[in-house]
Amino acid sequence: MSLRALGNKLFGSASNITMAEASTRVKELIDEHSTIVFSKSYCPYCSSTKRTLQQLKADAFVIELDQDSDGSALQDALEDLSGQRTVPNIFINKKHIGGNSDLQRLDKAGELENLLRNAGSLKL
Ligand SMILES: N[C@@H](CCC(=O)N[C@@H](CS)C(=O)NCC(=O)O)C(=O)O
Repeated sequence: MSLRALGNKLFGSASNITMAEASTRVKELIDEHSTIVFSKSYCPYCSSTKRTLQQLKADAFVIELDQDSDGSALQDALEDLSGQRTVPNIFINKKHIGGNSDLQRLDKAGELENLLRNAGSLKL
């Protein structure tokens, strides 16, 4: 299992961060991780993306927005940054890839592995 997951489970507590703070956190996460998936734990499109990345043995960082106390603010910030509100919202090498359909298209075209390799997200 090379996917790493993050989700600060807090029970019923609302987010207190501002839009500017959420935006900063999203940018930091994208900068810190060569491959990052903003996901929701129950989302079937996210499961498909995570499965594909696992099959390729990619070192991808996954943040489950529905399990993060600031998830809703982060989703707003992601929409602002990428123009995409849906999850999965995928970035490789700081580049916005899109959602699951975009990732699957890249995989079928044989381009995903190279993107991951160039990002340093593949070990071999
Ligand atoms: N075509 C998109 C579909 C993604 C999608 O519809 N995701 C749902 C969750 S399963 C979503 O983001 N709904 C809005 C939300 O959760 O705020 C893809 O391939 O990624």
